[in-house]
Amino acid sequence: MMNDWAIATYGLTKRFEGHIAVNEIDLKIKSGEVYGLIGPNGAGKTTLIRMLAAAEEPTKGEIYINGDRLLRDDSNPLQKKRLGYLPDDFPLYDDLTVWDYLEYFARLYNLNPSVRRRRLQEVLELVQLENKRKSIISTLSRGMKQRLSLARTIIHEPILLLLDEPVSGLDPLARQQFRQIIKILQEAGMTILISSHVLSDLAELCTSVGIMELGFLVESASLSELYQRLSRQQIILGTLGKMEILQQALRQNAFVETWEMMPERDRLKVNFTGEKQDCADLLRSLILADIPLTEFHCIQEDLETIFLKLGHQQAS
Ligand SMILES: Nc1ncnc2c1ncn2[C@@H]1O[C@H](COP(=O)(O)OP(=O)(O)OP(=O)(O)O)[C@@H](O)[C@H]1O
Repeated sequence: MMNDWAIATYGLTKRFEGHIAVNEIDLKIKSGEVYGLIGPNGAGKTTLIRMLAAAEEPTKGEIYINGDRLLRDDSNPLQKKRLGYLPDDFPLYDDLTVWDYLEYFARLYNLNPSVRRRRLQEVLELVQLENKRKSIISTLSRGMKQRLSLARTIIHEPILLLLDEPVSGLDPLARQQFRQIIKILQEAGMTILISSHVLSDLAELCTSVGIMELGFLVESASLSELYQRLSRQQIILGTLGKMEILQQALRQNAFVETWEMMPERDRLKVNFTGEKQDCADLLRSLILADIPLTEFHCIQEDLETIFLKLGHQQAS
């Protein structure tokens, strides 16, 4: 059912003068998800988001927002109210105060005066700019300006947010502040699509991830599914004894695939195909073999590694 999806596209395509920027994309995003759209420069992320925000006319294909067809005419004004779009080149009016800037947009959305006041206070609190309400925008830091842009994007209480590279150019602290705000918005029930070419920005935030390459959506899945499908179990092992003896014992375990020596030379990173019980069995067997272990630590390959593998698969 189309209604189950906050966003659903069918064969969505954008062609610019013979060049295809977005190619036959069937994107599905459930309500309440934080969906990370990842891809290198020029992959088509901005073009896709602009079409979802009704800022760009698709060459072909259809877009449904909460089950309603998105068209770039005035046939469905409710849809505009449901959407909040933060473009990558966000415009700010440097000479205005923070309050006047937000009020200007609240008026554009026809919020009546009492709602406007309440809403301005709410969003300023959310983006932690209450104490800057009288400041001129040109005096704000880049991180504050980006939070102000986000405040403007949600002033009309949309239920779907489209954020195009919102953290690019921000320092680690500003990125973290931005992520915290996104988490609050998700908890409030918003569906959020957020693009980046920096995976680590998204790994902590997203519930699902899509990867774009050369206009195609080459992967789209929940994070848990990706972990399950692609992330290998690894075990870090340390010993006080001879490495060869540990390696000999590892060779006898059917779930040990390969290993690599860690830089400290007294530790190994083992690629392991078994389940939790098999890890426990390996640990028991090493102890029974009298190997003086200093460390036995199970980890999962992180998202960065998974995506590098995926990129490699796509390229090969
Ligand atoms: N208005 C336009 N006219 C012609 N070509 C365009 C236009 N907009 C985008 N393109 C081209 O479409 C392709 C996809 O661009 P897009 O900006 O959507 O990618 P992106 O993944 O957002 O990249 P980035 O990470 O650099 O922002 C690029 O080759 C770009 O040059």
